[in-house]
Amino acid sequence: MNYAIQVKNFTKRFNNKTVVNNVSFQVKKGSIHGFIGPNGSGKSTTLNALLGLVIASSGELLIEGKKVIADPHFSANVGYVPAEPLFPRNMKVKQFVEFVGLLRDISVTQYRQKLATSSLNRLSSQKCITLSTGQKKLLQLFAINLYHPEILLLDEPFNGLDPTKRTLLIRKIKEVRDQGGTILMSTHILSDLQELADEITMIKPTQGGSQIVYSGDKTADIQKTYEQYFVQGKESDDLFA
Ligand SMILES: Nc1ncnc2c1ncn2[C@@H]1O[C@H](COP(=O)(O)OP(=O)(O)OP(=O)(O)O)[C@@H](O)[C@H]1O
Repeated sequence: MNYAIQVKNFTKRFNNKTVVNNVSFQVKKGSIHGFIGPNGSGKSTTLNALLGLVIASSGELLIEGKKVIADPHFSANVGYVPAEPLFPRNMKVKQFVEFVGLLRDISVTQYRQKLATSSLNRLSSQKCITLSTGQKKLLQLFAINLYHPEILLLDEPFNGLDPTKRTLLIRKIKEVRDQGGTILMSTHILSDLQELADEITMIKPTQGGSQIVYSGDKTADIQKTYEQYFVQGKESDDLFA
């Protein structure tokens, strides 16, 4: 089997507290894979480990067969949109695009032309930190679209997007997959995954750190599967009771 992403026995401890415990799953090349779990279950931690931003306490993470830490080229083909994009305090939209262009070897003419025809162009002199949540997401997505990576790690990609942009992003994600790309995305919006995903992985917090409870083909009713694992069990709490 040709896997774009492999997570093998990944464990992460922060300050001696095990957050993710011995987690393993794979993402097939050319698929859309949904990563699902309650708040605080370790989805972002796992995505960050796949980017080398979080160092595994034990286990291995591989992108296209390369260990993410050992091989510095592992991220050349990876695009990432964080759940909450952060930017340097004074960086303007235009400068962010230039920065990505520089990092990814994109010609100045090419990214300037793309920015000029993008809806972000009117914001090009604005500081990134002053953008709305949705605009920050769009800027990150725009940057990815500049270099067309074959693997996308998307953390809550639809957060903050208006309905039109959301539809466009859904179309884009399908297009990337249909061209052979691979998408691993975390989301709490299960209806999106029902429409988009080929496979899903569900991660569940337990006392000794989160563990995978399901990984495989998308089920016929993801919402129902989720409820079986998380709502009817002890996961439901009285937060809003
Ligand atoms: N740098 C850190 N130091 C200490 N604890 C951390 C750190 N990063 C994450 N955690 C803890 O790890 C756990 C998992 O967090 P993570 O953000 O990965 O969850 P998540 O599944 O992405 O949650 P959500 O759906 O709410 O975004 C949380 O309990 C969080 O407090």
